[in-house]
Amino acid sequence: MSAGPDWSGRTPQVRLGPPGHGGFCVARHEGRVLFVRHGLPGELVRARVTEDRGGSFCRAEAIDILEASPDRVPPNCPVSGPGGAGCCDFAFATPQAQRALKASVVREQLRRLAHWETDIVVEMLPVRETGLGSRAGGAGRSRGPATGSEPDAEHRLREDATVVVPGAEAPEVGWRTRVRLVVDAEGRAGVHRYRSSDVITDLRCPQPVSGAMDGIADRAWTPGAELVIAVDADGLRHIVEVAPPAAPPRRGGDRRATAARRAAAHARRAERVVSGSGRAVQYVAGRRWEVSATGFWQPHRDAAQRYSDVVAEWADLAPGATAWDLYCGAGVFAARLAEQTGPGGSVLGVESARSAVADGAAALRDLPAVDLRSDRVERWIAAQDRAPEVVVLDPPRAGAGKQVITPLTAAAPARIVHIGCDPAAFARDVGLYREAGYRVRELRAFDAFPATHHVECLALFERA
Ligand SMILES: C[S@@+](CC[C@H](N)C(=O)[O-])C[C@H]1O[C@@H](n2cnc3c(N)ncnc32)[C@H](O)[C@@H]1O
Repeated sequence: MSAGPDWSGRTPQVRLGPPGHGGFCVARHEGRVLFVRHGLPGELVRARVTEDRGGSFCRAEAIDILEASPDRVPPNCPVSGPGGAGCCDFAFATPQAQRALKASVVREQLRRLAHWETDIVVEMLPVRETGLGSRAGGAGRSRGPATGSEPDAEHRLREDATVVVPGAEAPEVGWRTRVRLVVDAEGRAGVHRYRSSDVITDLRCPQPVSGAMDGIADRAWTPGAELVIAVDADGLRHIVEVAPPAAPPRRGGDRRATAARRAAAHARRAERVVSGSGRAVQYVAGRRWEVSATGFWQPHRDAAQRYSDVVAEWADLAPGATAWDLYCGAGVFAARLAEQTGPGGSVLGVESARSAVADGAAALRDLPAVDLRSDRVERWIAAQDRAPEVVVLDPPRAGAGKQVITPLTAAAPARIVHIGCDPAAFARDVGLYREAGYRVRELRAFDAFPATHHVECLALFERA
């Protein structure tokens, strides 16, 4: 701990070192570490300290670039610069440089947390021009029938079909099909300022697919609510307003007060469909899903298709085989696994969100091998006594952890496909597999969140 004065507001001149996990570069000044946002490795910057909690490091942001990196470009997100939102961490770096930064972070996390030195290439996802009114979707998918509700004039499908540009550089804009906004006390939609509860009502972040944000700033929303905007693969926009959380119960440090606050935070909130049907149509590998617009779907328009292709290639199940799809959502991977096992196989999917299980069961009803269950993975896995041949798991950002990986590896499946969007949690989980006697046979990383510090990693493990 630093016993010295609070550095908040200081503006030291520093040379930026390597990127750290979380969208910043590491610098040193007078014996302390600074985590500096809005800069690139090697740059000389004047940094303003934004947070000093007295520990070994301070948070800062680069406010003057004194010597710029050759990887620097004019930022394409006007909302996320110094003092701005946390949406885009690297909107001022070339796409190639962004991928190199992410590769460096994944490599470092694997070295530190999994004690494994390896080289990483972060791959771009295919370029595809999609957006409101375009008929977007996965490669080779079939076009689905109309949704239950007719699109209005603003949202009617246009005839400009998806354009795939082979070999082109990944777009750093217009990739996000799901957006979650907050509503301020005046009823304006926006995003949080970085590490703050302030709401910034400038909606010009370039991540959403084209048309997703049209008209959102012109309307008054319910103060304290959240807005979910989903542009589905048929080009229909769904806007759902999620009611403000119930007033938090009384303050206090005792266990009952803490439990009551936690229950209030997780309580179901009313949803009001403002536009579209609230049921998003998605396609992966020619199969059609209809899922809740507020439920989970991979946000990058091409991610579900790409990951499911990798999962199918690595799983390589024989007819009649058994597999698990843990944290299965609506069963995107379960579908690919069941196509391989055929009706004589068994694919068990486990997912905590009941609505996702129901949506998945409906989409996969023609696959008799599939059985999707609503449960918590850590509870479900502890009750299993038979090992499948292949396990696919795609946990939330915090990773699977010991509670899941210990019983999973004890069951000794021949192959495990693990997917993780947080490099630190992913690296921790890789370390657990390695300790349990599995080795990494394949590792791929995808730039599924351009301009942000997030990166999706997929690994195939085999028993050593
Ligand atoms: C990253 S998503 C993956 C979903 C799915 N594989 C897909 O690609 O669409 C993680 C999923 O895990 C679910 N989940 C989170 N914690 C869970 C738990 N403890 N047990 C079961 N499911 C959980 C979430 O509801 C979410 O659907």
